[in-house]
Amino acid sequence: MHPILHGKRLIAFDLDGTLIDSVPDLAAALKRTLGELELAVPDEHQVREWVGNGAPVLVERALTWAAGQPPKAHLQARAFEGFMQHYGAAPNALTRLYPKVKNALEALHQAGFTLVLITNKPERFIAPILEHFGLKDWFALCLGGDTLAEKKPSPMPLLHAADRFGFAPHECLMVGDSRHDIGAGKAAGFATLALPYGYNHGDPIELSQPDVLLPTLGELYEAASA
Ligand SMILES: O=C(O)COP(=O)(O)O
Ligand SMILES: [Mg+2]
Repeated sequence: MHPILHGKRLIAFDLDGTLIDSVPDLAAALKRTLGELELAVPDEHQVREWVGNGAPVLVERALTWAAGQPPKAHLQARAFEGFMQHYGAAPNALTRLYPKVKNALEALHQAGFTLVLITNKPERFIAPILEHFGLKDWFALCLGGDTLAEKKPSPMPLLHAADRFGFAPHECLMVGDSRHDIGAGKAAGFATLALPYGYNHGDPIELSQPDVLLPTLGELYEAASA
């Protein structure tokens, strides 16, 4: 077993950039939204660097890029509504699971870990995506960016999850792709595990100094079944 799993009872997973490559669908929804507002349309590569702080900030970053200045409240509200509608209509059209995700979740669940999902994505999108990929049953709890008063990098959702199942922070591990996951994990007193293939605003995740960096979830899966 990988040393990071020793003494752990709960594993909290990030969603976007950790379990799923969701940027193609996020970018498609943003493109439609900005196109309808007759603004410049970003490419997928640009959108990849904007993901991580939830949907309102994603929309705000896109509008700021398109108009060269932060959006006024009414434009932000209109664009946010459009984005939520377009993304909600097709959250799984182009989204793909990263390698070994299913095997890892299954193995960790069978090894007795409590698995929870803590994403900054709006809560309403979580179930349709997890159901589409057949992942929903592995998670004992799912928290979105708008479920509680604070989202990652706040430790609040992580501490909420630990408390719900009666585990101390040192019995918990946060697994994610961005500085917000590692920051929230450290602030909560969780151990932290980073994956390098997701979205971290263009920076290497090593800069956040996670306890462990693994190339894919396959290594955690092998650790769980070993
Ligand atoms: O919606 C976002 O901005 C990022 O979502 P995540 O927390 O699952 O990476
Ligand atoms: Mg992420």
